[in-house]
Order: sequence, then structure tokens, then C-alpha cells
Amino acid sequence: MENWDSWISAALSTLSARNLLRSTRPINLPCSDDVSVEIETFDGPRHWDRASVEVELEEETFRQWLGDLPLPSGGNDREVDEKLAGKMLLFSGNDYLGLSTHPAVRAAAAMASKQHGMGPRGSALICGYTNYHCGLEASLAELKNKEDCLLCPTGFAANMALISALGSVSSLLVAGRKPSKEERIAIFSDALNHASIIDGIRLAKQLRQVEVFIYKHCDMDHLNTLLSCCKINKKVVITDSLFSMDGDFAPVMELIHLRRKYGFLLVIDDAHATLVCGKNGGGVPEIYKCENDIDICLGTLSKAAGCHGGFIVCSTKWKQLIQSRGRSFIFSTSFPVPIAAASHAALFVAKVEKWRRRAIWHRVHDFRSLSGLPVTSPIISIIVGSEESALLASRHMLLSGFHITAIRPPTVPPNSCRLRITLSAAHTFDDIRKLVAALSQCIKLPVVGGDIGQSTSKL
Ligand SMILES: Cc1ncc(COP(=O)(O)O)c(C=O)c1O
Repeated sequence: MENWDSWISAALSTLSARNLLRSTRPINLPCSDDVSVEIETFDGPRHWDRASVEVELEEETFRQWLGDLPLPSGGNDREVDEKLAGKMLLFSGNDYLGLSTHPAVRAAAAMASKQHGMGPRGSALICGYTNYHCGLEASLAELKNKEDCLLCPTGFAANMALISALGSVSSLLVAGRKPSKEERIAIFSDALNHASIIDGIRLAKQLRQVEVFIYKHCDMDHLNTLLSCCKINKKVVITDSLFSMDGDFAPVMELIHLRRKYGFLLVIDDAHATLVCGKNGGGVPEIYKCENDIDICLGTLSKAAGCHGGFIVCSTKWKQLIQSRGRSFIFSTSFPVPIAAASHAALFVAKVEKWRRRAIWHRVHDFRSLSGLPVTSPIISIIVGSEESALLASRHMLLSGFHITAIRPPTVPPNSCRLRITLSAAHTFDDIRKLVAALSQCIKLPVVGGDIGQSTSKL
């Protein structure tokens, strides 16, 4: 029976026959000693952690932001004059473990920039790929328990590169002509997948390489029906593992069950779960120990790693294909060496400082018990309905000193406007208590701060 392994091998043979297979040739930048020896780690939070969740706005910016938000009926600007600017508590970032301000991450970036500057600048296939990038790829493959890894300029670029490479398989297998409908790739995509997946799919569709089937959010019955009706052989299912707007998890074990039934290629975007989920931070695949059942896993270093850049962990064969056909990988400058060095340090710290993962999950638990909302992850989506209600709630939170944004159409459907709140290991129980107290003044919560005075955290 034909399967993805034979299709990918055939696509690689075609590329090889046409001299189109590409590989990276790392530039060797001498680094001083083994970096992991110099990385300092700590057994609990320190003062620098606060810098990742405390921000300041200029008075002018604060006024402008408030100016974009409606005044409550009968309200006036007096309260604005009272609060104004100064420090705010950030509940809207993606630096889930607070690593962006860690001394080891700062030191790695500083040392690399001192030794090598911000170069070499160029795309990975030309001259932008170094031993730093190579080492980071090896660490990510190890973290995710996969054969290989390919770094991309961003997480957005990683999804675009993967999907353009995927689409190219259908053309490569019918060399010299356009694939018929049955010869295309059938992509099944969750309705709430990230914009980078949606854009990648739209592009491949326009090029007539793929047929697209959108299944209802996390609805495995709907996916099963679509799969069973589809006559195309080459099927792919792609989903966020932890959804960026709703904060819920994809039903990974059910997807794996369907994969066994239909033999599709399973791709997950683990951007928000990497380093946050799993004992060692391996993300959703580590929770279920199902790394072998997930064919391709994408992620980003711009969230829990606190740095920048995207990655794809997969087999060496898939890596060869993506680096030869993934346009956003091929035609974009790779990220600078200090970013690679800092990301490498962040991965090391995240592995050693396991208390950070415990801390963020304690904060999730604290929020759940104080608010009564059934949250299951550090991404909290409080749906308030109309655009006006969301903006009024956002205004109240802003005036209470919380940096939280209202999410509106087109990012979310009309009448499901929401406040999106993200938690971090750098938040304290007291931060969560104050947050819930402020929320309870503008939103009806199931529990209005029941045990707001007591920590549920054991940290
Ligand atoms: C699920 C998901 N995938 C990909 C990305 C893109 O990552 P990056 O910010 O590194 O481009 C994001 C960022 O918001 C995301 O939420």
C-alpha cells in the first residue's frame, strides 16, 4: 500500500534527479568553551523574573489606547487622570516561563553578539546558517524526541514553509504536468487553526496543489466524516495542539486513533505548548508519549523560550524536502546568531529549572479556583460577547493596571469578542488574586473571588 513514506521518497528522488535537493552548510563560528558549562540556573524565582511581566506605558500612549476604547455610559475621563500610565502588569504576552529576562539567556545573547555580531546575514542555504543554528536544531530534535529539526525565521514562516513543501509533493509526483484533483494533497484543517496555517493552505490551494477540508473545531466526528468521504489518497491533518485564542487542547489521542484508521500525515503546531507542557517541556507529544504517532511538529522560540524563530521537528527526509521546497525557509534571512545562542540557553534553563513549569500550572490552578472559570491552560479566553462589552471590560482592566487586550473580529467571530489573558511562571499568587478581583468588577464570574485571600499554590 502506498503511504507517506513512499511518496516522500519518490518526491525526493525527483528533486535529486533534477538537481534541486538543497542542504545547509554551516559556517563555523568559534565559540568559547562549552556553553552549557557557563549557564547559571536557579531553584526559584528571582527579581529579574518580574521584568518579564511588568511593563510601563508613557502617559501619551496610555491616553491614546484609552481613547480607542468607549466610555461607559455616564462615565468621564476623571478616572483616567487619576490612574495614568506608570507600571502595568502584563497578562498578554507569550513568555510563559519568564525566560526572556533570565540572566543565562541575556548572557548567551550578549556573549554571542560580542564575539560574532549580528551576522552572518543571509538565508540559511546561502550563508545564514552556523554551528550555533546547527546545535540549536539538535537540541530541539532531542527535546521533541524526533529524528531531525529545521529552523525557520519565525513560527509563521515555519508553517508557510511546511505547507508549501507539502503542496509541492503533488506536483513532484506527476512530473511535468499539473496534478489532477485526485492527485492533489487533501488537507484537513481545524477551523480555529492559527493564521499562518490558514495562509499556507490558501497559497497551496491557489497553486492547485491541495484540496482543503475545514473541520469544525476539535470535532472528531466531523473530521471522521470528511475523511471517510474523501477519495484523495494523500491526506494530511493539521491542527494547533494548544489553541492560541481559545486556550483549549486538540484531542490528540483521538487524532492518533483516526490516523491509524486513515493513514494520514499528522501535523501539529505545538507553538504554545512547547516548554510549557510535558515533564521536560517537550509539549503536547510528551504528555501522551506519542511522538512517533505525530509525523511533523512545529513550534516557535518566540513564546515559552522567550526568544525568536520557528522550527519544524520531523524525519530527515521531511527536512530535506522542506529545505528544498519551503519557500519561506529558502527565501528569507535566518535569525541572527545571538538569537540562536539565547534560544539554546533558554532550552537548557527550561530543562533544568523545572519549577518554572510547576509555577505556571499553579497559576492556572489559582486562576481556576479564584474565578470559578473552567480554564485548562495558561491561555484564558473570557468571552464577553459584543465588541462594546469587550472594549469596556478592556478599559476597566487597563485602568486597573492590567495590560490585557480585547480580541475582536476578524480575529474571532462576531459576538464572541473576548479578553485574552495569558499567565506566566513569573506571575505570583497575589498577581492572580488582584487580576481576578479586577475582572470580577467588569465581568460576571462564577466565583467572585471566593478564597481570594489564600494561596492555592504550593510553591
Ligand atoms: C499556533 C501558532 N503558530 C504559529 C505562530 C507564529 O509564531 P511566530 O510568532 O514565531 O511567527 C503563532 C504565533 O502567534 C501561533 O500562535
